[in-house]
Amino acid sequence: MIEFHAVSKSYWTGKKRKVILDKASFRVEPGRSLGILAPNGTGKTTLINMMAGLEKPDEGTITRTSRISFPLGFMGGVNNKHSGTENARYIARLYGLDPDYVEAFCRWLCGIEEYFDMPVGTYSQGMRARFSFSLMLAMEFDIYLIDEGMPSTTDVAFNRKAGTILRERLVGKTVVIVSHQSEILEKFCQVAGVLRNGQLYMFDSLEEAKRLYDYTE
Ligand SMILES: Nc1ncnc2c1ncn2[C@@H]1O[C@H](COP(=O)(O)OP(=O)(O)OP(=O)(O)O)[C@@H](O)[C@H]1O
Repeated sequence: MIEFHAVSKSYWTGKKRKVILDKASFRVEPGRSLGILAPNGTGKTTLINMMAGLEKPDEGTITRTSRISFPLGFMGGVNNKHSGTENARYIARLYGLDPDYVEAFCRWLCGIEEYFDMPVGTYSQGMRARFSFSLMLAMEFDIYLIDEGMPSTTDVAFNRKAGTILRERLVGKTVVIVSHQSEILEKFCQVAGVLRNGQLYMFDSLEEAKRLYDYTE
């Protein structure tokens, strides 16, 4: 479970305070995937990062009691000086997983051949995206965090392969997706929210959330 209790977050832009969340309280329950609709620039990435524990709230508390993924596509934990192999094995150990399995799965899925044994700093943008995507899919979590703004790859075959595995991985799992497009949420979400002007409005169905989102967009 992820629980936000009276969480506030804002940034000072040098001119004004940009409010991302204002005393928001909600829960992500296991088995009830959540889709959050939010226009660009309203704080999708910040919200997902707070769920992942990568950013702290200014006020309030965030409680996590499940195995929660890092955001899909996140590269912050990857060391550029180390190879794909070294990073995969190190991250597997951090999460208490089998390094042999994580390395083998990641190597197979990302398909970057000999580059897997070269420093991540030598990878192209697309290779980096494939690597981080594969790394996440190699791991089992209870709740998967997906920011639609994740780097996507232009490799059609990889996208197809990774998309199939992502769907398999997500069966029976809980997903949180933040997006500015409702189509992306339709496949996964049981409950939905709309983030706007620092307020998070929660609904029991995506239909209801869409009505508010489309009305106020
Ligand atoms: N460290 C920071 N300092 C100041 N402003 C920030 C900081 N991080 C984010 N912001 C601002 O907060 C707002 C929300 O940022 P965030 O990246 O979470 O939004 P987003 O909805 O994911 O955006 P996009 O859809 O464009 O990717 C933006 O206006 C951004 O410029």
